[in-house]
Amino acid sequence: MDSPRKLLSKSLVSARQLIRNKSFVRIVEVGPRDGLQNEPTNISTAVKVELINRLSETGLKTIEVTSFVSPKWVPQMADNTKVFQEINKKKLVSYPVLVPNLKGLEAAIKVGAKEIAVFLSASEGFSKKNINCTIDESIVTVKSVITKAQESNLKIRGYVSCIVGCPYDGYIKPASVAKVAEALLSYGCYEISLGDTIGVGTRISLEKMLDEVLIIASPDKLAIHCHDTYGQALVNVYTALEKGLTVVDSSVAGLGGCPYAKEATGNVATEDLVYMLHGLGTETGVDLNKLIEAGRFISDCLKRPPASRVNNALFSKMK
Ligand SMILES: CC(C)(COP(=O)([O-])OP(=O)([O-])OC[C@H]1O[C@@H](n2cnc3c(N)ncnc32)[C@H](O)[C@@H]1OP(=O)([O-])[O-])[C@@H](O)C(=O)NCCC(=O)NCCSC(=O)C[C@@](C)(O)CC(=O)[O-]
Repeated sequence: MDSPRKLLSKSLVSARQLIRNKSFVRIVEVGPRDGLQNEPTNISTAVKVELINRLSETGLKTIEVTSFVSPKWVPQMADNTKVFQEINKKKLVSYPVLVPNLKGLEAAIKVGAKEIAVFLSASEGFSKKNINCTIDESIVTVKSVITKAQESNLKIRGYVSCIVGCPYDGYIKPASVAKVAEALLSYGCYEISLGDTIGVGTRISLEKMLDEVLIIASPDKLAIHCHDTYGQALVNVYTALEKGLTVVDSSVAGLGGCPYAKEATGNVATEDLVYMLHGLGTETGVDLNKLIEAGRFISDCLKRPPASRVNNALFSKMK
């Protein structure tokens, strides 16, 4: 019988092999929505549009561009209609918008959105703070949004927030995550993005949560969405890849945070993610140089350096 050390080394070899065999990882760029929604100063529509147009030229195939939420709750996204109308839409790129309720859905349909993202929380505390209702109430709302969106033939992506920790409730049980993810899938979401909203996850907590969710969903139905508050995002993404997931959310220049999870910093930076994936021999279809330029553009507009190690390391070498 193999010793524990030998067993561990065998399992690590097979996990690495698994990642090497993944030829393509799809990146969902969430910078223009998740990234900018929390910015305290007003960002002009022109800047948002320019950012999205630049991102569209990088090879990214999915860019979440705005949200149709209440402007009273998230003022930064109040120009949602203008942003959606003014961006150059490339044929092979999807431009989903985040929608919390039927009012948001109606506005998204009116503007011509083809894909929406709905969201639920695995934690009661965050649900109440973020959308002013309990998880059960939000499930009813989201179900009605999905039903209506299906009638309009929209693609529907789902998010589950607070997959390992909540700013109000603390530790979140993996079973709570599986429960809401299962509901979203059963209503018709084509994919569920699992969000570590405040970035507290570690390799072990991510693994435990994923093991539970993978009982109710196959890896091709799941995406991972890691904020980098504690510097664990790339490790947590890697953990998800080992578990067989092939879709990762990220934010150019590491933009982001959530207005109702104050301690959260941005998502894993898209530049850092692409660098890691290309280093693993995994294709993304993304041009890293163009991505770095897009990250510089928005960081210059925000008057701060990018929260991307790769962007900071490579930008000066590109000149
Ligand atoms: C859900 C509500 C609307 C409930 O908010 P409420 O106050 O309970 O709802 P209400 O129905 O009483 O509406 C209040 C006002 O907002 C209006 N309203 C209502 N809905 C809309 C709409 N869709 N679009 C435009 N306006 C809307 C509505 O008409 C009314 O206007 P008034 O009559 O006072 O003039 C609110 O709480 C809300 O908009 N919350 C969104 C908060 C948010 O966007 N958070 C960030 C996104 S989630 C996230 O970032 C996590 C994620 C997805 O990235 C994954 C992760 O990281 O984990």
